[in-house]
Amino acid sequence: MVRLGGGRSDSGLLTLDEAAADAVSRVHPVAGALVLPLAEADGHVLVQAVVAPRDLPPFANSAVDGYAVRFADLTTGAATSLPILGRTMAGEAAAVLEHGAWRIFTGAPVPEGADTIVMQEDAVASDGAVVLPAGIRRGANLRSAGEDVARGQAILPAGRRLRPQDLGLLAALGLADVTVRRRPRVALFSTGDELTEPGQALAPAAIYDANRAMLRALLARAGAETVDLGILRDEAGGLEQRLREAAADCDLVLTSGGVSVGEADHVRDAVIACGTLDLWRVAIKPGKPIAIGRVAGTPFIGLPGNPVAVFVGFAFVARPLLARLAGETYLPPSARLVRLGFSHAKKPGRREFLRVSLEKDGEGVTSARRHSGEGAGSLASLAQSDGLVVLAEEIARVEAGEAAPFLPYADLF
Ligand SMILES: Nc1nc2c(c(=O)[nH]1)N[C@H]1C(S)=C(S)[C@@H](COP(=O)(O)OP(=O)(O)OC[C@H]3O[C@@H](n4cnc5c(N)ncnc54)[C@H](O)[C@@H]3O)O[C@H]1N2
Ligand code: MOO
Repeated sequence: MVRLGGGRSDSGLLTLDEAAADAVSRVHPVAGALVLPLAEADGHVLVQAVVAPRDLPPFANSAVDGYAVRFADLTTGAATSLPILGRTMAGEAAAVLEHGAWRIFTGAPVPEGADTIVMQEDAVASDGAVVLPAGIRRGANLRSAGEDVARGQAILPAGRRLRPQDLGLLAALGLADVTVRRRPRVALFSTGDELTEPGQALAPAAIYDANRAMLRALLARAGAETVDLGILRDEAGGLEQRLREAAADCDLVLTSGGVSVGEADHVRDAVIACGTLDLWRVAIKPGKPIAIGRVAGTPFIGLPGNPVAVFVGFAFVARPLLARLAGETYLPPSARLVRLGFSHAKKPGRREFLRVSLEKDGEGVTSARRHSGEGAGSLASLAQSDGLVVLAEEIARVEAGEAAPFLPYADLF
């Protein structure tokens, strides 16, 4: 596995690994389960392991169109001619085979007594008989009952976030619905006097609220149910009141903005006033001022206002924490190495995330090109790149041509 970092941080800040592990350890899976039809279950998390109620396949059947035979009826080392005694199509009841061959089609039940199927391309049929070649293997092309899944076997583990192929397996076993955990409810708001709802007129010095649109989509991909509480103004008393209300019926309160050191950055004070601030500032770039704690007993994550910091903080702190709340077995994304198409100097002690696109040169060698928008406020740099190059804490400089870990966005969410 490609190592992303884990070195020491500067100025006593927690590293990202320490901070994420600490944040995750403070929360527990939400209580409550519901039974969902398979059509609605994609992306939901299994509360318990699913045990197969029957064998799969439920009966021995043919893997090919051809002829079912008893292996014992075949001549060793020479072709065998056998009379064709009947035929079975998929969906028809199993027959009984005496001495001879039985015409059979893919998925049809194997006649009782037959133990081997010869593919029709390997056989020559004429006048009610078939000639089968030498060298047929005993048991060829026969799918035994229960060979894929045996009744009573645990087929999907508790904590599995259901994927399309899992739903296919449940359906194959005849299950019409599945018990999943209730999705975590997340109260979401943006903070800042400068923020305007997209679609409204923009006043001087105002900007549109970009973080909420991004976070709503990120939350949906993380399997959470979002309670969108809009924009909160930078006013300490109001913030505290709204945080308390949000905490009352949600499993997580998630905000962006107002967690730095500016005079209008009241979020941390509001959190302290109605709960606890367990952790503030992590040794990463961007995203350093992230705040983690509780408001009125409910877990709280305050992401910094800069959109790239929001994205990084969500990917590496909020995402694993949400997985824990959702009861999901979570594997952090694994990076792969890419060749850097640029050199870059950084401050040791912080893990740094660079937005890059992958490009192939004339010889087909892939390298990572850095986006020209470097600031933590550049949404274009996120939207116009393929993923993040991760530079570990201890690194001070990387040179063009070196290999570095890369995480495609598609693997993050
Ligand atoms: N003196 C210092 N200044 C700053 C520091 C610092 O350590 N010392 N840290 C910088 C870093 S790093 C970040 S990140 C920001 C984070 O600050 P806040 O969390 O308090 O965020 P704001 O000040 O509210 O906003 C920062 C920036 O982002 C824009 N923003 C905020 N919300 C949204 C939104 N919903 N959609 C789009 N853009 C948003 C906001 O207008 C600001 O431009 O602080 C640095 N400063
Ligand atoms: O950490 Mo700030 O998040 O660089 O923009």
